[in-house]
Amino acid sequence: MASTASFVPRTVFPRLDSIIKSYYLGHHKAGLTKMRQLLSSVELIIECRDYRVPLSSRNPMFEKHLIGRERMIVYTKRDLGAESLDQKTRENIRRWHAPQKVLFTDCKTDNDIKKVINYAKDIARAVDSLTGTRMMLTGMPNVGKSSLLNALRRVGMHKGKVAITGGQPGVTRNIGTTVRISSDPSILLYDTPGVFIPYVPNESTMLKLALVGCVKDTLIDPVTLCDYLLFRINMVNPSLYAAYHPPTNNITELLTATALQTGRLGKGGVPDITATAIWLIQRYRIGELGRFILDDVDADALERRIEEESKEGMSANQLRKGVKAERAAHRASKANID
Ligand SMILES: Nc1nc2c(ncn2[C@@H]2O[C@H](COP(=O)(O)OP(=O)(O)OP(=O)(O)O)[C@@H](O)[C@H]2O)c(=O)[nH]1
Repeated sequence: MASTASFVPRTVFPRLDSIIKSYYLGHHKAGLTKMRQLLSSVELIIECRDYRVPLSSRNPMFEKHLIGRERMIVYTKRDLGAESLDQKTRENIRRWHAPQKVLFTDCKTDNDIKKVINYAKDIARAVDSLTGTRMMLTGMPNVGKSSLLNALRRVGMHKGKVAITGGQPGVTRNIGTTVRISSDPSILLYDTPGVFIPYVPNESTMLKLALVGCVKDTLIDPVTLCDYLLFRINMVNPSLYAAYHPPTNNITELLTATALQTGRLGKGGVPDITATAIWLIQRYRIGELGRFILDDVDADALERRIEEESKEGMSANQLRKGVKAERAAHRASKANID
């Protein structure tokens, strides 16, 4: 066992081969089609991204298909990335999107929400519509769209919750009805279902999205996902799990020690490794195992990401084939395991 001072974290995550890279479902595609139909009736797109994965939770499909409308980018859950929310990082992210408006929010902080409302009101006043200005909330699954909608209504209208929120992706399925978030000027907002990327560029992006809850938990083995969390925590601060174990690169050691200490035991008192992995992941998701960003966020990071995407340059057909092949391989490997 290493002390924190002598501990050397892994620099490469070794278990990438088994990671599925697709989660583009029928209702994602249908949701995007409906959003395109609504586009002509909205004046502003409020695109939510999860602050802990500012690059990975960007969906290029929105930029490709929802064009011709002003866009504000709201980085949600800033409280969960608070340790990486320094001035420089914020400036870098703002520069990525200039001249588009960029805001960082915690849905429980009224001051953050007021900034979103004030910007939306400026747009609405400029449009000056007699019937009210319509806007659309978009984003990947589970990034916090409905929570933002509820917060906008709470702050803008002093009214209670209208949209159901939840820790798993796919909670919002309906699209087409609006919610009022301001009466003067009148602003109506469409909530929309989360839309995933058709083909995730690499396995580590998929692991990051799974860690923050953008994909269904059944898609990736919890022990592998927890190992990835350990890999990331070790790069930031291995003492974050000091309550359970000294710094380690061995996920089995950490899970066994944590299971014994927290009483997560199966038959015969055997540590329940899977249940403990799920528990640790949940703790990270609510900010109790560090509040740090998972993506690298330097000044050129977005530009590099877009370049990578254009190099991949896959046609829609190739994408569909890739997704199908991957799903089939995944089903086959699950059948073998079961
Ligand atoms: N700490 C924190 N948690 C948040 C914040 N915003 C949302 N959440 C949590 O994130 C989870 C997902 O939020 P939702 O608002 O349901 O996300 P969504 O994008 O509408 O989800 P789908 O409808 O499934 O696409 C919930 O558990 C929320 O409580 C935030 O600003 N801070």
